[in-house]
Amino acid sequence: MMTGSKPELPLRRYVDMHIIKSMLLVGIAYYVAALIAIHQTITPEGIAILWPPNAIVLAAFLIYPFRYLPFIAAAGITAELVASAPFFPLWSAICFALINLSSVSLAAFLIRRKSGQNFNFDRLKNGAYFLVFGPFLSASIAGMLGGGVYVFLGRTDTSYLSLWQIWWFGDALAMLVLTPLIVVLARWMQAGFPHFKLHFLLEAFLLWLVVIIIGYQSFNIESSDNAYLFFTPVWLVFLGIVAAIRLGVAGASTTVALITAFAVEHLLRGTHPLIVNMPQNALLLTQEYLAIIAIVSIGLALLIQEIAEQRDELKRHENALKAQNQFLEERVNERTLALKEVNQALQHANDRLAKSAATDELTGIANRRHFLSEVERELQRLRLDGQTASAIMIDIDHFKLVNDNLGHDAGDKVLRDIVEPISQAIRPRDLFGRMGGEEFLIFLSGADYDMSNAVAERIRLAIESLTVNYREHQINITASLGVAQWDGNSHLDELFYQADKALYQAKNRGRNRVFNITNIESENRSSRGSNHEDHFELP
Ligand SMILES: Nc1nc2c(ncn2[C@@H]2O[C@H](COP(=O)(O)OP(=O)(O)OP(=O)(O)O)[C@@H](O)[C@H]2O)c(=O)[nH]1
Repeated sequence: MMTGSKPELPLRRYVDMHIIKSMLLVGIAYYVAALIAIHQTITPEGIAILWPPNAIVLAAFLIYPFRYLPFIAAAGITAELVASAPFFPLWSAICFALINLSSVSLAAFLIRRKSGQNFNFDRLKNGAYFLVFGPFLSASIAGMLGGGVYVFLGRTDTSYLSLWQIWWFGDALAMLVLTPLIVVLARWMQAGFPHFKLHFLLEAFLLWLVVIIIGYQSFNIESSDNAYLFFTPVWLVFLGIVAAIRLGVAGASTTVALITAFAVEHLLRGTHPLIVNMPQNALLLTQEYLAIIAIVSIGLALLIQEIAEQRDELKRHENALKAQNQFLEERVNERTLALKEVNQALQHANDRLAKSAATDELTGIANRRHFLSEVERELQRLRLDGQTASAIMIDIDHFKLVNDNLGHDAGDKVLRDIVEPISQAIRPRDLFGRMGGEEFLIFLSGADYDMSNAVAERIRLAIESLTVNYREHQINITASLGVAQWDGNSHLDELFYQADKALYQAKNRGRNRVFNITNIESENRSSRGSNHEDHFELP
């Protein structure tokens, strides 16, 4: 396919440069480590006290993706051959290379299978798998086979078992010291060095300075025999623990590596306390001593890291829970507020409903039911107080004519407009309601005969002088009013019956007049309007 980009080199299509880089890195590291081990850690029998190349390959096997591994193995084998060839016959060099690489491959396979593909020393479980499959299983198998090759080489009088053990411990020790260090640093680098703090480095340097001072004193028995009584290698165990607590897995591994370097160096120089006190077992005891420091320090660092991570996770959960609680609380508050608003709306609706249940829809004054219940309540109060009261029944005269001539809407307008002058003619505390049709009732508390007649007359006049404007029409109306005086005891039905009777009289006697049932004579006084013609004017 033609593209505008640079043509791809044919080699690149088949070779991944990252893999080449990893091969070079591992190959060179393996070779250098093998040379250092051969030159610096070989016992008089020719066996390395510490064999770091396997630790390096194991770290690479744990860090790199799966498809890199065969290439890294090839690089390791090549480096091993190049490093061993000058010292061993070719067949044995090949054997050593195959033993080392196959044992490390086995360890890497098992560790990755158990711990997942992105292995790191970040879980105690991962550390345990590493310890079992690496230093214990893979290194012991390598030692078993390697010891055999040594026996075949015939260069030493050391027993097969001792050879096996020395090889095993040398491999295992290097794995314990170097593999965690490389893996942790590589993963840290891959993540872009998060959580780096300068004081961490200062603390590390300070600790390592102490390790160097104590290491020099405790492994160098010639330097001061008296000092040995105080400076023993046991102190370094304590420093390994301090490194684990303060510096984590990487710091603990580095500290252990430093202690190991001192121990091996002084062992080979012959100044190590164990060489002086127990020469026949010095090598194995030193390896065991170092292995214990490594396992304790790195294991403790892992444990602390795991606890810290679990604490962080707990904190994260706690925060998430808090956030969720807050969210829930807010939701509850929102809901409560909404509920409050709904309740208020409901209350308003109820109020409106109660008001509309008590109100006459057309005129807006009290309807029959509400009016009667109010009067009932008022009568009870008046009975107790021994006060007087009266009722006025109002009926519009010839109202039917308005409806018939101008329509029902005109009648409604009259009914609405009549309310205002009537309300003006009474006191605010007087009860005023529409009984239905064109009939209204008024209840006057505390009103005696004269007063109720006066009010009724005031109402009659107000209605008489009212002009209702309806479209282009001006409507004038009159009303007849029946007044009844409450006897201080009777039921309201009786009172209104009397008022109705009086109204009937008012109608009968010519309309547009007030008639008081209690005194038939009052008719003469209150019928000033009786001269008026009953009239209905249409413009
Ligand atoms: N527009 C309107 N008319 C109503 C309403 N309620 C009752 N009416 C009418 O009021 C009229 C009452 O007529 P009538 O009982 O004969 O009384 P009237 O014509 O006023 O005659 P008198 O009372 O004898 O003077 C009827 O035509 C009813 O239809 C209402 O709410 N609106």
